[in-house]
Amino acid sequence: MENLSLNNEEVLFNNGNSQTGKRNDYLEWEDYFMAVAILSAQRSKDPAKQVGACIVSEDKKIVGIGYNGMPNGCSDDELPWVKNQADELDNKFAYVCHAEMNAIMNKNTYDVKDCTIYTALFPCNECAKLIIQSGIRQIVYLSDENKNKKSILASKRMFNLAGISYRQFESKRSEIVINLRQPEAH
Ligand SMILES: O=c1[nH]c(=O)n([C@H]2C[C@H](O)[C@@H](COP(=O)(O)O)O2)cc1CO
Ligand SMILES: [Zn+2]
Repeated sequence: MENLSLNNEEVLFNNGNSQTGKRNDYLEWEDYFMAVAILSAQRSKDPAKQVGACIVSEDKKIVGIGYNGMPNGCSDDELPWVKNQADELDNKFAYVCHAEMNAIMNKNTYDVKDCTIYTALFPCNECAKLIIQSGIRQIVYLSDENKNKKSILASKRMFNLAGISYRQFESKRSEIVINLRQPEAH
């Protein structure tokens, strides 16, 4: 309502629609969903890699969010976060739950059939199995940095066989700034 007091030219400049005053720099759906995944990754305690995932239904509702972390009830101060120990039991990989797994397990709907998962990293083969079995049909990923790893090749093999589509995220934006301070009073 505030903008209706501006003249038409100002309204057009600020909002792109001189008739209704609607803003035009609002977040696109895809940017919104990927940003939720990336924000969620900031909750991860993993010093080397923070991964987030966001599951979205066909009608564009967020139905699950997750990040990589230790299983519920397992203190993340007691399990290891390192990956360079000789004994497998002293490395994080034996324990950490991946972001995609957590997003699926945290779902707030009966199932995630026909949903899309937005994820910061291309899913590993273990998550690929979960994704396929859960009924998710589409993957939008930010980074393909592990693309030459066997685990990712196995994921793609399974996705191709199961008819699950995957594509890399693209956006006109390079960043979204979140201001946690109170806006200045006008
Ligand atoms: O798809 C994934 N999703 C996911 O949450 N992860 C997590 C597990 C580990 O905490 C971390 C990988 O650690 P690192 O980069 O040190 O190998 O990222 C790793 C992958 C690998 O593709
Ligand atoms: Zn995984």
